[in-house]
Amino acid sequence: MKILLVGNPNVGKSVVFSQLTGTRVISSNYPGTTVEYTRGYLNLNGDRVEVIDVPGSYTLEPTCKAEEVAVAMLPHGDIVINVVDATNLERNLYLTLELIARQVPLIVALNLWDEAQHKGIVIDVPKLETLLGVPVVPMAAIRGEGIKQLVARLPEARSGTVTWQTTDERYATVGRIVRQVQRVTHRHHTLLEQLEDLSVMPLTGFILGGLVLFCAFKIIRFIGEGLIGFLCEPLFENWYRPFLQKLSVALGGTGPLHDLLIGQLINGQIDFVQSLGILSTGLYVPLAMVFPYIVAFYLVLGFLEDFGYLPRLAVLFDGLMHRVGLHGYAIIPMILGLGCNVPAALSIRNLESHRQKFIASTLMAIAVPCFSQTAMIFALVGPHGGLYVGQIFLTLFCVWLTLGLLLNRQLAGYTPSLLVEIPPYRLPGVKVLAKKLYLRISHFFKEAIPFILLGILVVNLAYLSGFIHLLARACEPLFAFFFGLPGDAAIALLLGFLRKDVALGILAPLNLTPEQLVVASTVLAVYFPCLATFLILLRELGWQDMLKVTGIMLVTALAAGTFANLALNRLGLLAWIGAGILLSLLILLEVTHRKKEASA
Ligand SMILES: Nc1nc2c(ncn2[C@@H]2O[C@H](COP(=O)(O)OP(=O)(O)OP(=O)(O)O)[C@@H](O)[C@H]2O)c(=O)[nH]1
Ligand SMILES: [Mg+2]
Repeated sequence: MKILLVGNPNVGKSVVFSQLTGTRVISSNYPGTTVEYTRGYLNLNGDRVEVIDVPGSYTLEPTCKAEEVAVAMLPHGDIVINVVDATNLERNLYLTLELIARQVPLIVALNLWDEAQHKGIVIDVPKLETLLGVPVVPMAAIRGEGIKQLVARLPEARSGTVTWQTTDERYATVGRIVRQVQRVTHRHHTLLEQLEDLSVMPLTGFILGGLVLFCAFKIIRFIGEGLIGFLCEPLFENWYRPFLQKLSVALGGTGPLHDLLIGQLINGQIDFVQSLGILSTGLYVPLAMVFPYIVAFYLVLGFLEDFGYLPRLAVLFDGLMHRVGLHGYAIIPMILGLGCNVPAALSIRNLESHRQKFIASTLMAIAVPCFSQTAMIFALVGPHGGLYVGQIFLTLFCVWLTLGLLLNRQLAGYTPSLLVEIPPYRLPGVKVLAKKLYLRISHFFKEAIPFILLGILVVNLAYLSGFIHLLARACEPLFAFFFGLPGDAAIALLLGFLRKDVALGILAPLNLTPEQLVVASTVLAVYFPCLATFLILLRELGWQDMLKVTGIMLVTALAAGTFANLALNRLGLLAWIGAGILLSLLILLEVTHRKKEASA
C-alpha cells in the first residue's frame, strides 16, 4: 500500500512525513523546500506501508516542475493525505476540491492547528468533515499532536462528496465552505507580526536586512572560531599528532606508503595543511578547517529558514534580481548555494521558466562559492589580511552582476513577476533546528570526506607518477601569461572538479604570494562547479544548455582570473576603476532599456 502526502507548499508535509515514518527530511519555513519526492515507511497494524512526501502544489494543473512531480505521483497512491494549512483554509481547500474531483481515497490533515489558535481562527471540524465528505484530523505536526489520530483514521479515507461544475463554481464552493466552518475572533497584532511588516518595507527592510547579515556573519565566525580553538585544534594537536608521529616513524619517515598516508615531512615535522597525506591533510582539512564553519553556517541558515526570513529577503531583492533576469525568489538558491551548491542546484527547479533556470544555474555555479570553499579561503588567504579576502568576494560579486546583466540582455524572453507566499514569522524550536543541522552535517560527511580522501590520493599519485610535472609544464605558459601563476597550480584546478576545499588546500604547499593566492582562489571558484553540482544541473538543464553553461564558465574564469591578476600585480586600482566603469555602463544600458520598454 502507498500513502501520498499532498498539499500546498509550506504547510508542513515534510514534518508530517518525518513524524509518520521517522525518516528525516529537510523542512523550512518557505514554499518549495521539497522538490523531489521522498519515500519512507510506516508500520500500520503490522503492515509496512510506503509513505511518500510529495513536493508542494497549489493545483493539479501543474505550472512548474515540482508540481509536475506531484501530479505524476497521484495515480500511484492508494490513500492521499491532504495536508492543509489551518491558518489559510480558503487557499488550501482549492486543491482539496481538485483531489476530491479525482475520486481518490482522501483524508485531510488540518495542520498548523496551534498557529490557527494563536491567530484566533476557530474551525468547526465535524462540520468541515460533513461538507467535504472525508475525514478531517486537526494537528500540530511539529509537536507530534494529532499524528496518532491521523494514523488511526487512515482506514476511513474515502472519496469526498462535494460536487461542482465550473472553475467559478469551485471557487464559490470553497467560499461557501469556509464561511460555514470558520470564525475569526479579533485580537491584537503580536510583536512578530509587527516585525513581519518592518522587514519588507523598503527602508526598514534594508536596515534590518543589513543587520541580519552582519549578525549572521559575526555569529558564524564566533561559533566557527570557537569550535576550532576549543575543540578541533586541541584534539588534532594533543591527541592525533603524537599518534601520527609514531606511525610516521614506524613507516620509516619516507617512501611511497609514508607519502600516501602521512605525506611529506616539512622540516622533519608533520604539517597538517601542507603534508598532503591521506591521514594528515586528508582528515585535517575537512574536520578541523571546514567542518567547524559548516556547523556554524548551517546553524545560522537553519534559524533564518525556520524563522521565515528568506522569502522576505526575496521580496527585498526582487528589484535587483529582475535586473539580472531573475525574480527575488532566486535569492533562495543563491543563499543555499553559499552552504552547498548541490541543494541549491536542486532548488532551482522551483523557478518557473527555462530561461530563469538557465540564468540562475549559471550565476550560482559560477559566482556563488560553497561554504567549504569559503572556509578554506578564509583559512589560506585570511592570514594575509582581510583586504585580500575582500577582493576575492568583491570580484565574485562583480562577476555575478556582470554576467547576470549580460545574460538578461542576450537571452530571449522575460522574467515573470514574483508571486510568492510569504509565510508568517515563527520562532523555531531547538529540536527542529538540531535535526536539520544533523541532516546537513551528515550530508557534508557523506559528500565531503570520501571526495577529499580521493582528492588527496589523486594528488599523491600525480606526484608519485610524475604526472604533475608534465601537467605543470604544459600549463606553465598559459598560467603565467593570464594569471601570473606557476604551472603547479594546475593540479588544484584539476582537483577542483572533485572538491573545491581540497583544491584550495593543494595551493598551501606551493608558497604562493598573497596576490597569487587571490588569483588562484578566484579562478578556482569560477571555472567549474564540483562534479556533484554539475551532474544535478545537467539533469535539470540537459546536455545542450549545460555545454553552453560550461563554455560561459571557462570564458568567465579566464576573464576573472586575468582581471584579478591585472588588478593585483600590474594595474592596481586602475583595473578596479575600469571594471567599475564597465559595470556602470552595463547598468545604465539596462536602465535605459527598461525605460524605453516601459514607455513603449
Ligand atoms: N507552528 C507549527 N509549525 C509547523 C507545523 N508543521 C510544520 N511547521 C513548520 O512549517 C514550516 C513548513 O514545513 P515543511 O514541512 O517544510 O512544509 P512542506 O509542506 O513540506 O513544504 P514544501 O516542501 O515547501 O512544500 C516549517 O518551518 C515547519 O517547522 C505545526 O504543526 N505547527
Ligand atoms: Mg517539504
